[in-house]
Amino acid sequence: MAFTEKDFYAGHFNPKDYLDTYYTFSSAKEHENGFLIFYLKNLHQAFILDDIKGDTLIDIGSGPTIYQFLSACESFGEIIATDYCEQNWEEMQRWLRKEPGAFDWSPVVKYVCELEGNREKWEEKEEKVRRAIKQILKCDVTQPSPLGPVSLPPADCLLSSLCLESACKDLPTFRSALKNISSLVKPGGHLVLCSILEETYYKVGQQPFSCLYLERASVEEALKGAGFAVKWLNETKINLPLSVTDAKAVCVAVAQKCQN
Ligand SMILES: C[S@@+](CC[C@H](N)C(=O)[O-])C[C@H]1O[C@@H](n2cnc3c(N)ncnc32)[C@H](O)[C@@H]1O
Repeated sequence: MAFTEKDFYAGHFNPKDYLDTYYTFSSAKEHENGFLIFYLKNLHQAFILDDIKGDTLIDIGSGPTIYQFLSACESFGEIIATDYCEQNWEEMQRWLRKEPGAFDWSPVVKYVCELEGNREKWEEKEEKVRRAIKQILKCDVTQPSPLGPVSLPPADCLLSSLCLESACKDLPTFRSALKNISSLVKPGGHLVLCSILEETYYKVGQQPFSCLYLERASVEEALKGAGFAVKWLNETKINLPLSVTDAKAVCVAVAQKCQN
């Protein structure tokens, strides 16, 4: 399908449809939740077991989701969320402010608390995430300065899930987007990148969006080309209905920005 660029996202990406389709968490939806469970376990591995920590973390292309912060908030006191689309900032704000109609993340939060060995602490975890998210900023990964005029001190860690393959029309653009975002992290700092593999489209409600077809090797090469050393990369097959997406696998890579 034709590439759906950032302004198409601004006009057509419906955060509520997106959350309902991909983040409604229940044991009855084990197949659909496969990618989310894999991401949550790998984020737990990175931020809790591997102890990636520091002061600030910038999340690139956050969309309306907060699952990616559930382990990270134990290791970073200051989290900056970013996205190209205003409707996604608003949806995230609704959850941060506990407004009526906010998405219910509690089943996902409970699952992560269980991974950490304390399912009972889920309300404390929600508050910790709310406290950690200090700003939501506009971001465009296709620009050399992705945060535009906003200048931040280089972060200790970058996180990004499912954004670059949505935002980039081809592999050269994907490689340069990785270089663009690498300017936001310190030398020696980490990048945790959650990607979807072998996908050409996904649907949000009835609206299809294009996805850059990625293979594990192209992710690894692009990371190296952008000046990162890959510490580990885990991949698993997924099984979502074709009515929603043709994705075949997902992966999580942990990489460290080289000193020079
Ligand atoms: C598939 S969603 C991923 C959202 C979330 N990170 C997740 O894990 O579910 C892709 C996100 O990329 C954002 N996006 C699209 N083009 C972008 C660009 N050029 N720069 C930054 N974000 C962009 C969209 O607004 C959308 O929120």
